Amino acid sequence: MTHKIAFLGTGKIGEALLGGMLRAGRPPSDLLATVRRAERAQALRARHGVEVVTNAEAAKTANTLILAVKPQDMPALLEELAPHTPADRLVITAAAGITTAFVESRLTPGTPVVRVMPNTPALVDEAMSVISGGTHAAERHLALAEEIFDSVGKTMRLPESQQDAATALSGSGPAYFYFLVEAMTDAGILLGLPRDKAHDLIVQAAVGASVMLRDSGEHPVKLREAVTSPGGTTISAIRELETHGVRAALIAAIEAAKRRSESLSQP
Ligand SMILES: NC(=O)C1=CN([C@@H]2O[C@H](COP(=O)(O)OP(=O)(O)OC[C@H]3O[C@@H](n4cnc5c(N)ncnc54)[C@H](O)[C@@H]3O)[C@@H](O)[C@H]2O)C=CC1
Ligand SMILES: O=C(O)[C@@H]1CCC=N1
Repeated sequence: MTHKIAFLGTGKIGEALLGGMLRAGRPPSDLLATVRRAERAQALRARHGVEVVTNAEAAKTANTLILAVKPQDMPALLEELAPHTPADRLVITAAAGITTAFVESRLTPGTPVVRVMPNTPALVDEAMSVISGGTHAAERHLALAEEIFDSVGKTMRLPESQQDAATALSGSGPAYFYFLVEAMTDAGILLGLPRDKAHDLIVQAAVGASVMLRDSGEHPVKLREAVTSPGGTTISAIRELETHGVRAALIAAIEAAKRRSESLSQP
């Protein structure tokens, strides 16, 4: 029997995940999407060939429901879903800060809920999806969530107590790298390089550094030391980064993201 997966709230992350699942070989007929606006429904049908239905139809038809609305829209969505969602559905919530307890308390008692924090590199099959089970999530539910999210990159299981930290580091993580690239491009402009050349230089430095971080097995400090020649250019830059508190700023920024994630389940 086919296992149908529905995306409830198919915005940026929902569409990134849906596209990845299609690339991984799931037929469009196994996927359903829900949206708020008719133009969005039309665009999803045209781009991916998936059926767009109402939230109630998705809950009645699909075996797994992936909730991908904004945290602020989650209470209204759960209220709408509750009367139509039998307790044998696997409910996966991908919203920042929304706990499995928050979802469980609004659905039929006993419903298995899994919390997953993916990130947008799902668009290029390089996501990291952090997975935690709720009260009624058995090993088979976690394995199913892993199988679904493996199709868009890597997965990692963590206890739910660490999900807000994972959201701050990994869910939001790509944004920090884009921010760094923006700032470095500005530096290139200041130094007189054309914007497109500066961009290409930085992106290739980022790709090269990422592959070395992933594949060399070396500690980041070792990799940085190998770039930092005595009396050279890199150490002049590092001194400025330390003087301007960039390390402390990153730690404070990520701590703020975690606090924001924690606050999103509060009424
Ligand atoms: N953008 C990202 O990098 C990541 C986002 N998330 C989480 O995913 C969720 C969605 O984020 P985005 O995709 O960035 O936002 P988005 O605004 O692009 O997508 C949300 C979509 O849900 C739709 N929607 C809202 N209420 C609905 C309802 N009742 N029925 C049907 N559709 C409804 C909206 O029209 C919108 O298209 C958030 O909870 C966020 O925390 C998680 C990981 C990464
Ligand atoms: O900024 C946000 O709230 C979402 C969750 C993680 C990435 N984007």
